[in-house]
Amino acid sequence: MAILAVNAGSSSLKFSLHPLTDGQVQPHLLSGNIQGLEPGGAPAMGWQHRGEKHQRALQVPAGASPFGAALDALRALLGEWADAPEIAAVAHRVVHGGGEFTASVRVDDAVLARLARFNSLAPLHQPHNLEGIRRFRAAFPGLPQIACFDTAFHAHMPEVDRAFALPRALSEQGVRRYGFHGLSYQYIMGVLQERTIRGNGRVVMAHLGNGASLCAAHGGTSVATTMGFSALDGLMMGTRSGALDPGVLLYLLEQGWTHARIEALLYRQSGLLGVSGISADMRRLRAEAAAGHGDARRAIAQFTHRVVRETGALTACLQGLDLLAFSGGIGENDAQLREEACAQLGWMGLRIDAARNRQVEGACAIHAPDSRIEVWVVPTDEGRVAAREAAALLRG
Ligand SMILES: Nc1ncnc2c1ncn2[C@@H]1O[C@H](COP(=O)(O)OP(=O)(O)O)[C@@H](O)[C@H]1O
Ligand SMILES: CC(=O)OP(=O)(O)O
Ligand SMILES: [Mg+2]
Repeated sequence: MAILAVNAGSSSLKFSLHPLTDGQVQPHLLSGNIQGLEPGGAPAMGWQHRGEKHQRALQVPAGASPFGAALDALRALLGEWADAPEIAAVAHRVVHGGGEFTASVRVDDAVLARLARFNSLAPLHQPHNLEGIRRFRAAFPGLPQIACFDTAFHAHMPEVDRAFALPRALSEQGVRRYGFHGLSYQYIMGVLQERTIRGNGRVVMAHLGNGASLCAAHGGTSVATTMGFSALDGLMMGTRSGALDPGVLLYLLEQGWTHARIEALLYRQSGLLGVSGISADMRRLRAEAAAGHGDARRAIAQFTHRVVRETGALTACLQGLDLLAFSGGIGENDAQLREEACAQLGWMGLRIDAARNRQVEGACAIHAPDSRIEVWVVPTDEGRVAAREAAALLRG
């Protein structure tokens, strides 16, 4: 038996297949990503099986939905594989569980309807996450579909960090900080607690991918995080602005900007893309910056500055720092970002080992022997956490 973990986004469907041994979730046997699902995109599926990489283009029949074609391709892939284990459940990453869903849940029509109320709070994610669940329910009838929430890890943050300084009536309506990337933080925290005693101390985890946030944890529990009510707050991201003076929104409204235009600005046209005017992709920006492109350099410097600034704020919330961990596509792969951010945090007594930082493999420590703070790189695995959650629900 195995659990299929999926992360359905606006333009991609990520998946991983995790075998179950004695009810326990194992590392994935197969993982992949179907990209190019946006309108007009060129869908293609890439996957890894037993360490080998494969690639395949997808044909979308005229008038058919790219997501439907992606599901068919995934089913075909699982069918081609003679010794594929039987799937016991599908575990879906769902970014927003609101105040209601603080633990993973088996999805039925009523749950789907309740989750759809959070669509406008995470328009880049939630509608696509839910569409993924609907389509998997239709494609695999009878198979348990389990929703695992990004917000759940932060469900017990202290009131002072959760509340906005707004009138009570609004906080009672649920206008407050929820926090995201919780499946990732749960995974990173598990690795740190297993590998170092400091994992139980005062930890800042940096999930730096397309979406980016920081989480401060103490004793393994989230006590503060940079993302808020929506997945817009906090750090600068690939295409999202991160924290912004709300006065800017008032100004734009006064200038006649519509809701749709502001939403596009904040979610799709800002961040690394908006500042550089080139790309949201850090690899591309590094190449452009190395070739002397000033706006690419400025975008990277701003991204790094925001990581440093918010790490300082979360360190203050924790009243000190024992460990800093980097993760996500940028955090795991961009040695220069880690080097520069850590240099700017040197005043804390944090020192990295330059050679170790350049030769990261798997989860590993990169701090120098004389560093007061441990620094780790932990490749995240949101799918594995979702699969564990699903397995726990199946066990009842
Ligand atoms: N070797 C690398 N150096 C710098 N950035 C990288 C590298 N590999 C991936 N990235 C960046 O990671 C980001 C994507 O992160 P990822 O966590 O994969 O995103 P998602 O949120 O879509 O899962 C992109 O900005 C990409 O350029
Ligand atoms: C919540 C969020 O920003 O997710 P992602 O990093 O997948 O965009
Ligand atoms: Mg991500």
